[in-house]
Amino acid sequence: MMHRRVSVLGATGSVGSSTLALMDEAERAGTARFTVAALTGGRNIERLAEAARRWRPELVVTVWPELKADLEHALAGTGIAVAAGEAALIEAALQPADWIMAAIVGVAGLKSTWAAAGTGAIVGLANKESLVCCGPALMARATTAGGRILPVDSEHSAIHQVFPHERPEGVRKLVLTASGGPFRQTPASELEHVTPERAVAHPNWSMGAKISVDSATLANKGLEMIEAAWLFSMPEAKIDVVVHPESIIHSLVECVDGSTLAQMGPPDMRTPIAYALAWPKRMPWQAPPLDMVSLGRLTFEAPDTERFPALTLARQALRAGGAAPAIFNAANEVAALAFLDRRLAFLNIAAVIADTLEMASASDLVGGSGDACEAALAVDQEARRLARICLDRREQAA
Ligand SMILES: NC(=O)C1=CN([C@@H]2O[C@H](COP(=O)(O)OP(=O)(O)OC[C@H]3O[C@@H](n4cnc5c(N)ncnc54)[C@H](OP(=O)(O)O)[C@@H]3O)[C@@H](O)[C@H]2O)C=CC1
Ligand SMILES: CC(=O)[C@@H](O)[C@H](O)COP(=O)(O)O
Ligand SMILES: [Mn+2]
Repeated sequence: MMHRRVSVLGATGSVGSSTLALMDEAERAGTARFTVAALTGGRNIERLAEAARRWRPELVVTVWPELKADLEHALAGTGIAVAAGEAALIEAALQPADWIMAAIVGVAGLKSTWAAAGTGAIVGLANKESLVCCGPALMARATTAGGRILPVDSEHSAIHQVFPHERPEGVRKLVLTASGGPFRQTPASELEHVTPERAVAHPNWSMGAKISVDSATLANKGLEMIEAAWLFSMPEAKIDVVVHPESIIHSLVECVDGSTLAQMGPPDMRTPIAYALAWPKRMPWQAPPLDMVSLGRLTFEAPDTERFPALTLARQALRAGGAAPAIFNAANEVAALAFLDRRLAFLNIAAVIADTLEMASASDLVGGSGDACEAALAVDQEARRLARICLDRREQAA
């Protein structure tokens, strides 16, 4: 029976909770056993404490020091070690474990993902922003430490499941599928006025707020293009995107001999999480089967880069290389959060990304000294400063 010693960074979020739910289901079914080294969360103390009571980790961390007392109170009498703050988050990532889920949202997850990658553990990577900002160095760090990064993002999991690693020269193209998001059919004139509530109502997936907005702008697919480039060592020209509104095919690999391989499944993150958790084996869970007859047909269309320019901006950033992907990511995070806070109109998310990339290229933004993680964080900080200037200008013009 599979026995894994696991840590979950971002245990209270959508991916983190699904990971723990899968582990719970497998233990109850008697198909796997898990020991939990560390759990981390943010503001959702109730959910973090509940997970800690179930899994009895050696360390449980909230990143927010002001919430430490609440967490201690919630776990009083359990004997579970509680800590808080950025340093404690790194401590959690460094707890000995053989599998670590990186499921913090945004570049806030970079330091802990970097720390996890240095331990030699398998890192199940949901936190795509870390890879976008620090890609080749993060991949190399995991390999050097004797571990590896396994994608959890559904598209990259799909590619990992069909990618013929032993013959990388046999691949002509990676094709990422995109649902098109909640505004796939919304006219351009209406996009100006869409609300955060509409933007986070993804047609197929249940996810956290930030990635849901990214799906709505197609910035998510842009981040995923960059993620695919780093994960699979593919140049930008060999990565395509096709809109597939049903989210049944999770991505495709086109080979030089005319074969195209696809991975399919209902849109449920528990499948890519289970794949990474059990790799190189497969773990059973009560996954709903794919009923092809009731699906009837699958449809595809080209992405509309006029209405969703963030996709093109990401492609340009990937092609430019250097600091550009990290700048794209920082500007997107600033703009997407401002949209969620109702301080920025939907269409201005892509506009702020474009303005920031332009301003940053004029100032020739580069990371400071230190390792690749520190350099990426320095770029991120400066890009955020520029993005906030661009944001203020767009807000004032509105
Ligand atoms: N949801 C999905 O289906 C998918 C998600 N992903 C990626 O996975 C990652 C997580 O997404 P998702 O689960 O949806 O996000 P959620 O918003 O649901 O969860 C985010 C997690 O990160 C924690 N967190 C938030 N801010 C910080 C911070 N500053 N420092 C440390 N921890 C923090 C949250 O804690 P708390 O809630 O307690 O405040 C929570 O545990 C993202 O990178 C996303 O792009 C990729 C593919 C699919
Ligand atoms: C589940 C997952 O992997 C998300 O990243 C998903 O891809 C979002 O859907 P979109 O295709 O709409 O971006
Ligand atoms: Mn995805």
